[in-house]
Amino acid sequence: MMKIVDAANFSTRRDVETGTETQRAAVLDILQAVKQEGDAAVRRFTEQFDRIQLPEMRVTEDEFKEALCAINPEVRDAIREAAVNIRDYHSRQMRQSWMTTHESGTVLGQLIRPLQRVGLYVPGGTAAYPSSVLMNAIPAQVAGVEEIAMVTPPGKDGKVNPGVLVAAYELGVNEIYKVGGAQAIAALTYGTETLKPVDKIVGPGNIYVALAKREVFGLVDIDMVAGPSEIVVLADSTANPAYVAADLLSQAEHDVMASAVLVTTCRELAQAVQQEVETQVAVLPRKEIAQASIQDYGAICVVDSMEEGLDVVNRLAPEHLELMIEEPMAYVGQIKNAGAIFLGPYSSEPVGDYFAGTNHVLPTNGTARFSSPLNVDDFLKKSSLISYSRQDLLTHGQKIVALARQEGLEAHARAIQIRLDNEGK
Ligand SMILES: NC(=O)c1ccc[n+]([C@@H]2O[C@H](COP(=O)([O-])OP(=O)(O)OC[C@H]3O[C@@H](n4cnc5c(N)ncnc54)[C@H](O)[C@@H]3O)[C@@H](O)[C@H]2O)c1
Ligand SMILES: N[C@H](CO)Cc1c[nH]c[nH+]1
Ligand SMILES: [Zn+2]
Repeated sequence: MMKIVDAANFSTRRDVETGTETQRAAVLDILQAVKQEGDAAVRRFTEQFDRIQLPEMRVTEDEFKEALCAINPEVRDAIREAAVNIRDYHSRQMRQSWMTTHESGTVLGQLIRPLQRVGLYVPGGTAAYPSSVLMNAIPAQVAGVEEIAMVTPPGKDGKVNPGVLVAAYELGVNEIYKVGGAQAIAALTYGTETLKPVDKIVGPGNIYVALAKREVFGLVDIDMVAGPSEIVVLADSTANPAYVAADLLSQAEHDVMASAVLVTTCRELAQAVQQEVETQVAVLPRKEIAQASIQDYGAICVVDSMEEGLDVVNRLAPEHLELMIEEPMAYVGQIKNAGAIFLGPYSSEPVGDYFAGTNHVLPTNGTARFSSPLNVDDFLKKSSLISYSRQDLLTHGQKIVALARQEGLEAHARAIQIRLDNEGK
């Protein structure tokens, strides 16, 4: 049963990103072994953790063909249409290089360049996520990334989920390796005989993936360390309790550590949702996971006013926020921290997970206070451009010399002074 908690002290922060001592040590061992031994270590860990011997790590053309035959045509059509929506949404985020010309002749600017080679981690342990292929690969493609390598754990039969392969095929991503966990992150970072190293690794995964990404950050870039899914529904008396319960369960079924929270101004709604969750969870195929999540990390906060509710929401900084209130748009301006905000009764969270076009890789565990959904910028880098004019160097050169000497950096000062002397100033 979802517990009713006191809003004042309630928190959804979970100690999920640091892992245990044993997990951290295991990840360091895996990283080190793959760095030193390459493919041999990747194969050994795949055998140990995924219980499969892989003669060939890279997905072959025949495997793509097999997946295309196996997929339900309705699902393939939905993948295609979702891809169009996601591409359209992300295309609007693309930035352009820019330059500004000063009257003195100086030109300053910013060059926007895509990363050259990125690695996508697509989770495949307890569930397969074709949607995550779309969410990770499309922003990279929109940014203009030339090479996309995808890694995902092999199933018990040594194959990749057909939905995952078809999603990749639809996007033209064909460099796919059947490797998961920390060994996949290591291979993408250090490279092996089979796998070329990448510049950035994106995509969610379990604790081993998260710890490995955190560890290799600096050698490669990473998107974020995404933790278990979360949803907060802010609802008033106009909300339909069955809808609220269904949406809470949509995230609870992801993980035993997922968190689903209702914040409401209406005590009757709180009780009705409590009842609905009990009824709906009982018939879910993943009920053990959803029940554990609801039991340990689910909660209902009854608040006295919408203002108090908004304070709770901003403090929790949830990955997903649903506003199931009479006039949701009127309150959007007061939301300071949330990964994605869903407005009104028809904007159910799975609309964003799969289809609307927005990205489902979102900041979790309170990190929406300072970070953003995965987006095109994650695959772009910027270079500053400086073309300084003679006039500006003569006018401002002495200021630069003064600043350099103040820092005790005489060689810096002389690099400017030599030009001033040469130009007769
Ligand atoms: N935020 C998002 O957008 C999003 C999307 C999809 C999934 N997720 C999350 O991603 C996670 C996926 O986790 P998963 O486990 O299903 O798949 P996963 O692919 O992340 O992990 C599976 C891999 O973990 C490794 N592993 C398993 N046990 C190990 C051990 N004892 N020691 C070392 N390595 C081990 C194996 O190599 C295996 O290949 C879930 O928490 C899910 O909620 C998040
Ligand atoms: N809700 C997840 C992110 O928290 C993403 C996802 C993928 N498939 C279904 N849901
Ligand atoms: Zn989801």
